Amino acid sequence: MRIDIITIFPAFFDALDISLLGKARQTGLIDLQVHDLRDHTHDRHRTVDDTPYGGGAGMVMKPEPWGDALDAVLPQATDAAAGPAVDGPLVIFPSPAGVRFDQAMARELAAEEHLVFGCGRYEGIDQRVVDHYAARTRVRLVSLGDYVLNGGEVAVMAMIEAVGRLIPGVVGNPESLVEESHENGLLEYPSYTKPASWRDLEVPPVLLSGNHGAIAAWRHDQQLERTRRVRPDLLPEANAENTHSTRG
Ligand SMILES: CN1CCCC[C@@H]1Cn1ccc2ccc(-c3n[nH]c(N)c3C#N)cc21
Repeated sequence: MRIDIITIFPAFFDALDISLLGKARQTGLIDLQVHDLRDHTHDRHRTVDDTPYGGGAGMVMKPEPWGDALDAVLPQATDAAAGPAVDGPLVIFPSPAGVRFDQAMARELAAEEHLVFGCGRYEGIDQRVVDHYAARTRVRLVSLGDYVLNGGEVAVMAMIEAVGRLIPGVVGNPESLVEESHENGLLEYPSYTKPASWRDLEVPPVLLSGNHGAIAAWRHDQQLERTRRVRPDLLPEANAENTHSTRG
């Protein structure tokens, strides 16, 4: 998978040089490039923002640097008359106005060949940038959650981690991806390791029994109990009436 990130804070993504994603980059599983939006400005001050039309507080990101930066990472821009290219890169702009990111979306994105992330800052990116590229390629506004961040970088970091770990070969033991929170729609079961007794707290005896059927049943019961207690909205019966798609 190829991933391009456009941001005014490229150093934010230095953390992608370490751990599993860093190894995936070194081995070529993921070709990830971080681009400084300011490299696509042409004034002495490398200006990326300006005051909003219509007034209001804050600044808006100028369209010209974004156009130059996105043109540099996207294949030759197709003619808008031809309509959005269905087989090209997927461009994702993190936004509080976006479709909520979740594990299902992470799985969808992990199947893409080329993702381009545009990290906004200030009050956001001039809307014409989104409109221009949405007429030429696939564009998604995606929200990390219902709270306000100062920009898109934290969201992109989270999305890249959630997507990257689903790419075959990135996580050593693919089995570990199966019984995770949200992977089967439920929260994950509690985990224990040695010692069997710690500060008078014991490991549940079933986990020491060697009875794999009983262990599997206990773990599934734990998933159901946790989900009922913490996230009842995830239970199948909670979504029975919600049969329509919520994807934007
Ligand atoms: C605060 N400031 C004025 C109000 C509008 C947002 C703006 C800041 N800001 C600029 C670009 C940008 C991109 C994503 C997000 C974001 N916030 N919450 C999420 N779940 C996000 C995602 N994903 C925030 C951003």
